[in-house]
Amino acid sequence: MHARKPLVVGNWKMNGLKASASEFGRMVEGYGAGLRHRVQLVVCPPVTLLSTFAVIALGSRVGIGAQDCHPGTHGAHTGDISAEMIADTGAAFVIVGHSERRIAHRESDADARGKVKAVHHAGLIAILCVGETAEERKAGLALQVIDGQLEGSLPEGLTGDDLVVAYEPVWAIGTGVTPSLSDIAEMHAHIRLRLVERFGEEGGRIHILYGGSVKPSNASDILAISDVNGALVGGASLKAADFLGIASAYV
Ligand SMILES: O=C(CO)COP(=O)(O)O
Repeated sequence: MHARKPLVVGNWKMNGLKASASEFGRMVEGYGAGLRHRVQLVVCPPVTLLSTFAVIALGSRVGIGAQDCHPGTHGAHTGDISAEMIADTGAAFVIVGHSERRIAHRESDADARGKVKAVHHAGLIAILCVGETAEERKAGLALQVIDGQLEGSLPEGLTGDDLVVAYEPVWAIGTGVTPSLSDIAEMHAHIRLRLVERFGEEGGRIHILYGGSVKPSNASDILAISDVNGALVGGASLKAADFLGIASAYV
């Protein structure tokens, strides 16, 4: 059994301006005692809004996270942001290895590993994304691909307490298509097995989130699957009503 509260994380991707603070404010307001007791909410806005959102979230227990970071601590890396800088804004989480970075920016497992390490050193929690493409699933390689990504992206010295894993099949992201409930269950059970092999008892407590076209209408079915300990939500996390609607699957 999973002892910790489930985790519902919103990934705003490249969306949101200062005016979006009011929508985030509505999420914070809607995170009342009923929800707070049952589920941990986290929102990952673009870096430009991290500090603003961290201030709005103060005292609410809504967590804040970033969507990526550089593996280094500082230096001549124009345009990049370190994990320490993210921590400095008040954020507690960093998404690492999202497929939109793995594919569009050609990031490898080794890149993800360096970033997870940096996040760990900055005292933050990494949300490591893994997921197969449609071709890989069709070829029957989904479990194998996820094994490779997990093995390649987890640095030495990491403890299970500093890690969240998000299973996001690439073909389910932004498409409205989701895997069958049994395929999600199979993959999450498989990831759980690998995490227990790697981290022992701690591996049994690591949150494994499902991501890819999660909406209020499918959230209760997906979030009821064993070893699905929450969701990583893209499009539907931009509107307070939808995001809170997904989290309400736990009420
Ligand atoms: O990539 C995702 C979250 O990181 C999922 O995006 P959608 O919820 O828009 O499919």
